[in-house]
Amino acid sequence: MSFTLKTEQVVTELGKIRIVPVLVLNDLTSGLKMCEILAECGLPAAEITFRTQAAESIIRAAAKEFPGLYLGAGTILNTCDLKRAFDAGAKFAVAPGFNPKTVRTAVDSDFAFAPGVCTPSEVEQAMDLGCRFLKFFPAEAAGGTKMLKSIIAPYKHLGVRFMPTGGVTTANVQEYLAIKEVVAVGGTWLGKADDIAAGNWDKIRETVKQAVALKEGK
Ligand SMILES: O=C(O)C(=O)C[C@H](O)[C@H](O)COP(=O)(O)O
Repeated sequence: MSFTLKTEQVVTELGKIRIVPVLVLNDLTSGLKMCEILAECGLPAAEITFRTQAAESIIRAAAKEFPGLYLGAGTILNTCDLKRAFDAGAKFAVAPGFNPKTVRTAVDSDFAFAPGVCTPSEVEQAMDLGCRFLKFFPAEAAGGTKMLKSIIAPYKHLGVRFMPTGGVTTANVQEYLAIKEVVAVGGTWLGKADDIAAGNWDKIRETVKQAVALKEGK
């Protein structure tokens, strides 16, 4: 059993980027500004969550304006949003939970989709559908790296890969990245909704630069 080519490519790319900002964006202008900061600071990825009306149009515009950014869609809760994300130009999609219908559609259409899991049973259900690229969510609340390592152990030989999110911050990011099966981590700490709304771009820039240093082991 191996990843479909497209998912494998996405896993490889995210494995180079290592930290993916999870963004809740309310309007196109601030969305594009956030993308500009990520591109300029050398953190070329974002998961734009479908928690706002603006998400889809921001992905569409940012994919054109910042072709170097690896853009994904987050909070994809059904097959309709999955299709919207793909059509808008998202290279991958993720969800906080495990919805078999969405997973099946993504696998059938060869679109890289990482459903959220935090139990061995969910890992097995995902793998049964042909999906081995998974979100570990809510990472910290579910037991952090200790829990993740325990979950990985029985499935290591099957090539399962994880993207932990939920409570990941500068304080624990390196601990997660040290786990071989962790492709990348994600988090909202890299662009907090309040800071984006207030236009605190210098503060966001500093946080992003700090994350770049951390992923480089500094
Ligand atoms: O919405 C999704 O698709 C998700 O996978 C969940 C997000 O990754 C977390 O909500 C991020 O959690 P925090 O960084 O603790 O704020």
